[in-house]
Amino acid sequence: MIGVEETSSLPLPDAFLDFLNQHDLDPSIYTATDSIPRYIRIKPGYEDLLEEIESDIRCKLERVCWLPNFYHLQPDVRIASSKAYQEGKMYGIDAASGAAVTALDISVGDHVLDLCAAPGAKLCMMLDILGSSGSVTGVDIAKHRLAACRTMLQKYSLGDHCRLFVADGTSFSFLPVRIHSGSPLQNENADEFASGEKSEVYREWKSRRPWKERKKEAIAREKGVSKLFSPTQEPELIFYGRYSGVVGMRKNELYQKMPISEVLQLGYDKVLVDAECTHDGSIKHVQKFEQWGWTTFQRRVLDAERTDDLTVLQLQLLTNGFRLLRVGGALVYSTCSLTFAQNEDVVERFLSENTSAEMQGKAAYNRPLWSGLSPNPVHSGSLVHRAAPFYHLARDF
Ligand SMILES: C[S@@+](CC[C@H](N)C(=O)[O-])C[C@H]1O[C@@H](n2cnc3c(N)ncnc32)[C@H](O)[C@@H]1O
Repeated sequence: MIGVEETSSLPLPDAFLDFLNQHDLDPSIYTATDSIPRYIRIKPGYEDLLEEIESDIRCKLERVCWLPNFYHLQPDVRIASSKAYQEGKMYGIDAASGAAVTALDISVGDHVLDLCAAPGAKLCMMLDILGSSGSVTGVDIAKHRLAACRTMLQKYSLGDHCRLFVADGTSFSFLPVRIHSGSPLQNENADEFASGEKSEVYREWKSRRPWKERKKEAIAREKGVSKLFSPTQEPELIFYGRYSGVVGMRKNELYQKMPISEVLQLGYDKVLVDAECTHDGSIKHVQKFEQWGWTTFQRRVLDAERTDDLTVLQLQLLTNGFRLLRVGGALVYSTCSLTFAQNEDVVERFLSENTSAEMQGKAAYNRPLWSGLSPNPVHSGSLVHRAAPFYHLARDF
């Protein structure tokens, strides 16, 4: 364990040093400011553009051998002005996020649930892997963050097989739509003129929302209704792609609750629970507080009550994500916190309460690694970028 005195010369507030000390974490990882590696992922099919991209961004890209399509680049290189970025052929995503998605082992045709999806880097990668098959359902409680995710899907033309719900992941309960006819309109004979919101048929999604919807939102804004989702609200579908299974359905079909027996057969093949956390493993995030102020950091990150509430939330998210998994399916639980409390402790508690769950492997900062990934997804050389521990669980029955 590293004592606070030993590290007092570091530009970190005492409260954070205490937090690190309490959780047996090494403060020196937060001082490697110049050397935090960055990564990009080139969309499958565009690998041949490598040389073109390199000359565009004037930087040699180093392939990450243990993560397909990932390349390492120098921290100071700007990619936003490059043609490949603007055309959506590559995007920035850290290697630890890539490792969590890779651990899901997504296969063609899988129906995937991303329970804490925004801002959506992992969701984009899932859709990239699925190509023109299966589906991804993204859920997040913060509408503005999920709206940013929708923008990203449109930018990268990845949304065809995706639907996005603003909802509480601890109670979300919609199953994937498993029947795909290959046609965007599954149910062309559905009665377009049926009256009442519940029986309206979903037509192709348009970025320009109907007048009725915009008016409802304007009224809510005027009344000062909170931007945050309330547990009593029903999930709000803010985007669906042509092949997400939604087009042609009626609202009451999409929103129907399924009995548990159905979930066991028809639940998701893969679930990612990338839970809300203290973000202490995201070095860049922590460094931002140098500008935002350490008082804000203390309030947002270190508040003991909030941290306790977080572990409750994490367990609830994990439990609900697992509930929606079909028998034989797999779930990855990940956070960007390095603490045992938000990782091992949550997973252990979950395993003790769910006998049908089996641990398949894990990767964690400074802890035994999941054997399926090598080298350590958290470290790149001797540098730590964004340590995101993850746990790979399977549903046996
Ligand atoms: C670590 S971020 C997810 C990052 C995301 N998976 C990605 O790759 O971009 C955690 C997210 O959980 C969301 N969140 C917090 N509480 C939630 C809840 N009860 N249900 C669903 N999402 C929640 C937050 O709004 C936040 O966007």
